[in-house]
Amino acid sequence: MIGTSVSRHHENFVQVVRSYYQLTKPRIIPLLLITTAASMWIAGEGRVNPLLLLVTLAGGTLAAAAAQTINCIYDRDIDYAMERTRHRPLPAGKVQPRDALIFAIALATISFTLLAVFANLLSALLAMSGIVFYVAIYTHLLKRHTAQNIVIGGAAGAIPALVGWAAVTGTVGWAAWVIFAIVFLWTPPHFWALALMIRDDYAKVGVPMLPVVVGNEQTTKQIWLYSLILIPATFTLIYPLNVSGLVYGVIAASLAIVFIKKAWALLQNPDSKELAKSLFLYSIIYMMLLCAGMIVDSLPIVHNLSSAIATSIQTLLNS
Ligand code: HEM
Ligand SMILES: CC(C)=CCC/C(C)=C/CC/C(C)=C/COP(=O)(O)OP(=O)(O)O
Repeated sequence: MIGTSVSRHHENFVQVVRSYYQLTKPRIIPLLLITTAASMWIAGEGRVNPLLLLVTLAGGTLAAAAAQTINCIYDRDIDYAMERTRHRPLPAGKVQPRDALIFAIALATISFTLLAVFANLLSALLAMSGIVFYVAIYTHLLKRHTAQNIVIGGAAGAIPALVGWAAVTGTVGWAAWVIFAIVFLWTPPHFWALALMIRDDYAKVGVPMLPVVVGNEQTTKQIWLYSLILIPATFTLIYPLNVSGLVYGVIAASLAIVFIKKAWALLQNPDSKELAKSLFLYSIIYMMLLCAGMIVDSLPIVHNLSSAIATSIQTLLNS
């Protein structure tokens, strides 16, 4: 009897923990952290204090988790109506909105304290501004009201790059704004590719995502346009900023070719859900590897080696 009741308690506990974990939309967070880490490595010129890295990534995780939890509370009505989101903890009735709000406030408070005490105030304030921007500007003001929702709202997802830079330097440098711009310009192709796949779901709940409002053809044109601006933006870290070198350049160029190919294929065939899915999945790999490229390139040994190679090539060309 007692054994059964203990194991039932244990099962309930595991389910509650799982529900709160799901509220934070955990699968998106690692990519946000990779952009933060890339920014930290470039800011630290290849050397980052491991403890500061840990604290900043933990603070970033908690802030993003708080933001997503509040988004889940706000959007629980449309989440209930959409196939993809119906099983989230709030629409499924597994967590009460009031408890979710307390959870989000706790996450945000710990995040702010962690960053303010162990990194600095600017990084803590930037993380909090990420939550406010995502909740107030994207979720409340834009998501249900304009087809440009994710263009402007996408700035929230770019803020972790600023948090990382601020944690290392106490300021926000030019390169941080470039990484911000890269994530900002990447977001429309990333999200609209997905929106092309699940357009009907958004239409059903009246969320004016671009494909719902202007159709597939116009959306793929916009994806193409943002892709064309994104690629040159990734190279500004090399010129004029000169914070990344040859290794990053080769990685960024290789990744760009595939991105452009996939965006072009979709432009030629706007109704293909398969091509849209392919671009969506690739957009995630693209951002992951691009940031990994920034990190590897910044490491002193790689940076010095690639500078030496670049100088030799230049000498060879001049002779
Ligand atoms: C306004 C901006 C954005 C919107 C509206 C958006 C929307 C979405 C949606 C709806 C999904 C599908 C998730 C699901 O099936 O539950 C998704 C997946 C994903 N997003 Fe975004 N996203 C945005 C920006 C970002 C940013 C800035 C990042 C990170 C840098 C990111 C990383 C990811 C990742 C890693 C996935 C795949 C998650 C999985 O494995 O299911 N997204 N996004
Ligand atoms: C520094 C800091 C805390 C920044 C916060 C950044 C953040 C949480 C970005 C998330 C972007 C994102 C995945 C939006 C999905 O929105 P959606 O509500 O349209 O997705 P859904 O349709 O799956 O609910």
